[in-house]
Amino acid sequence: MMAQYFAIKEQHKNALLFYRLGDFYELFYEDAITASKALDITLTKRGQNQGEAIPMCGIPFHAYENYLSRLIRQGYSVAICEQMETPEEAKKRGGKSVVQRDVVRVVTPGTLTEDTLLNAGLPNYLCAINTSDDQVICGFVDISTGVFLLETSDPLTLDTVLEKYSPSEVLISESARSSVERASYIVTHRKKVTWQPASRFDSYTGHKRLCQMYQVSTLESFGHFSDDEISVAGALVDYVSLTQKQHMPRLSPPKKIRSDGFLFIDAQTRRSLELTMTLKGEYKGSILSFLDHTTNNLGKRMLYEQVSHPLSNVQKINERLDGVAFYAHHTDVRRSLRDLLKQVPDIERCLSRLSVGRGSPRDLDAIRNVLGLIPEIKTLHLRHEDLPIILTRSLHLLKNLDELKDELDKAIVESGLPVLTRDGGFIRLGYSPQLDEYIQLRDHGKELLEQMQARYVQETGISTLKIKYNQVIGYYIEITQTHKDKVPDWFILRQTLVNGQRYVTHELAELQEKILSASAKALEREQQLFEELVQKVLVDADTLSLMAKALAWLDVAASHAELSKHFKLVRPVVDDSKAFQIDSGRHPIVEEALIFEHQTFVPNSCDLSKGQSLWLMTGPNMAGKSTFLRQNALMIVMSHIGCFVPAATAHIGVVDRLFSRIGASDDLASGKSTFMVEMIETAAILNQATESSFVILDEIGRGTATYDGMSIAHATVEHLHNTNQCRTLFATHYHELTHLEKELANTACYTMAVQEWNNTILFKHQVIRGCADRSYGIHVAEIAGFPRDALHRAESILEHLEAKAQSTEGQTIVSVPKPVKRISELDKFVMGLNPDQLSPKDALDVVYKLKQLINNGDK
Ligand SMILES: Nc1ncnc2c1ncn2[C@@H]1O[C@H](COP(=O)(O)OP(=O)(O)OP(=O)(O)O)[C@@H](O)[C@H]1O
Repeated sequence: MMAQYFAIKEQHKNALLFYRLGDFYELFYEDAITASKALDITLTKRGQNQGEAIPMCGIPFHAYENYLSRLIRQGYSVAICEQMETPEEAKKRGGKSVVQRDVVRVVTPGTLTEDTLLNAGLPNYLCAINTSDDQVICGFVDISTGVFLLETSDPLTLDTVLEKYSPSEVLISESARSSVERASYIVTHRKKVTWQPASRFDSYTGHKRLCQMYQVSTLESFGHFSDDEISVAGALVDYVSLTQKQHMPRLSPPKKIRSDGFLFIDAQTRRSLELTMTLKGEYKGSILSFLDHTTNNLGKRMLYEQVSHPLSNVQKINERLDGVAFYAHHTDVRRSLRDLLKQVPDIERCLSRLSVGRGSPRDLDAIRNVLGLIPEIKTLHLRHEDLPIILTRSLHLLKNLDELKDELDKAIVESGLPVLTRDGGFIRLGYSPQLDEYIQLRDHGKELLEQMQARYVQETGISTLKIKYNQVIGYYIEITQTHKDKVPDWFILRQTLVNGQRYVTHELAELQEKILSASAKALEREQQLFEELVQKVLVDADTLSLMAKALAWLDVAASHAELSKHFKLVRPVVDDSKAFQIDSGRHPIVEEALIFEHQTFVPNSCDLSKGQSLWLMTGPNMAGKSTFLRQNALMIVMSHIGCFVPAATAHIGVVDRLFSRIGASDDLASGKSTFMVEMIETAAILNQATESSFVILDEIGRGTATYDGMSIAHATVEHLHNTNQCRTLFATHYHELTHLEKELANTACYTMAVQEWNNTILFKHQVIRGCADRSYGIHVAEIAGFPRDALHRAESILEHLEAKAQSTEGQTIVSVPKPVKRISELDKFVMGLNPDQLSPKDALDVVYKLKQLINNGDK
């Protein structure tokens, strides 16, 4: 058996091998050591190989999914090796024959189909990468939904593409190694990457594979694909077929994604704006989680796609906004639609499971249920004449598929459907006469035997005739000695006893055969019927898949409308201008948090029209600069996905690239310091931003010496203003830069209003025209709980530096004189005490004196 194990393991070196032994999947050697640690299960030993004990651990077959999902989540791949015959069948081939085994599937993070292993609201992409000249070709396949995409980038923007799709598994051609291995995503997600031999990316073989899969002689009908794109698509299909073995999933034809229709958001901006997850890697708190008011998983995943890929096409954005406006206006339709959509199951994933042979009766039920909801969803909209085109298009994709619905209705029981096909009991009575017969025999065999017994009594005239059962002869007819003579000649004698005789008949033997095998036959027939129904569903798979998309569109549009009611959002005017005029904008997430603390959010306007397209913002710490920057970036993202925005009015000229650099982060994994990262990111902005771009920058240059930082910030502002000429919000603590307002025509200075009152500072969170003269950093340090002496020291250094700055330049902090320590009354009193000489009464007096000194304010 171990020889068989080694042979199979040799074929699956990169996966943990689940080797089926009876009711367990066993793992051996290194696999056992790895899995026992990863799953926290006992590592045991089994026999010996060349004198060495074999490490082993086992996973019960019935509960394997839980263990499997834990391994997959930790980034492992698992090869599932099943017994392909029973031990009895093996024995027939010879006493010592080993049961035949084979790997039926390799489960990898990028090729999952099970709900238990997948995140319902996110796509699950497998990615393949190859390079050609100075281009990087990326392919993405989600086998749980059938999506198949191709996108080409240059090596510099590879990170942006990968961050956008966030694949669970990445296959890279060895020949592309030198061009892509330093990409940040690849470095940070090393565990997800496998390097593949370049031969796997051969375009000739790829073309053949794709044609074979889609059963076409040429790929022309799907669009024009270059050899490089075909090589990547072919490598993906090859890997999917290697992991899925005999069951190839249903994949849509590959679709080329052109980056020019979408708002370009680089990897860093994506992270910094916390588009789909927070900087801590959590969903909660991200823009996606704020926007998500969808009712089902189809909508959830569509929303994720929209947030990851905001548009940059004015017409398409407005079409989406029209859809949202319709549902925002027609509250009754929105509510009824959302009630219906809540009941829509995840048919995309059901279809995928059915296509790879991992479906269950519940998946068929899900398809039936969706088909049942379609007429109602359509009727809801039909009486409205003001339906926007985007909704008409979606509704047009919703087909009734009456024939399929009727078939499923006739075939599948209404409730109590089993999770697994092998449990049976899901086909309706009356659907298949043959199945009904097996069920009748299985469930009512006793009655049939009683009927036969009654008939035999009548036919023979033997009132005591009985049909009985034992292990040796099975069912038999028992006749007592007294009636021996009445036994008809077609009764076949099987046994003679003292008191009577046992007979069988051909009819009884047949019935026995039927009764005993009825259960297995019923199950087998149900499986057959299930397969037939699956094939019927798969005939309509393309239509159903488009319906799933349409339902997702409707759900997302209604979700945006719901959100706009909830957070008082308005429809932005989006056009081809360079406008950015926001009246009373808000940051809804900060606003919600403030409401929770019974505080109010102060709305702020922003106008980057001509003449002031670059706002230079100064202001104290904690006054709300970052919030203001973020809320305007949020406004761009929301408007470009076709969502209303948090403002009183908004006019936004379409943006081609959005850049945001807020807060510092380092990239230790690729050996870059915080300042280095900041400079790389700023350089990328200066090199890439166009007149139609939008840039927000916060505190550029603060990670280095003051003058270096200030010079970099100064040069950055000039470059953005003179060369890039994009709309920019630039927040800085270098108040010295505000003089640029006079030098750069399109620059305007804004600051955050502060009120000094009674020795304290009140942040009004209001953006006003002007420049800040102070940062109030020490005030913030005080609020943060700085030790009192350190705070005093900071104050005196500041006073000293400010005085110096007014006379000479260039004094360093080190030369600031140390303050002379002031000896207080309290200090003097405590220093004069000698505790060893105090009586109890004296000690009490000391306490009173201390209290008095403190009350007098002498500290
Ligand atoms: N418009 C607003 N209305 C009410 N409160 C606000 C507003 N903007 C910000 N705040 C509050 O002020 C806090 C600080 O805001 P923010 O981080 O934007 O300040 P900042 O000026 O960027 O500070 P720093 O320069 O220290 O990064 C927020 O957490 C929020 O509680």
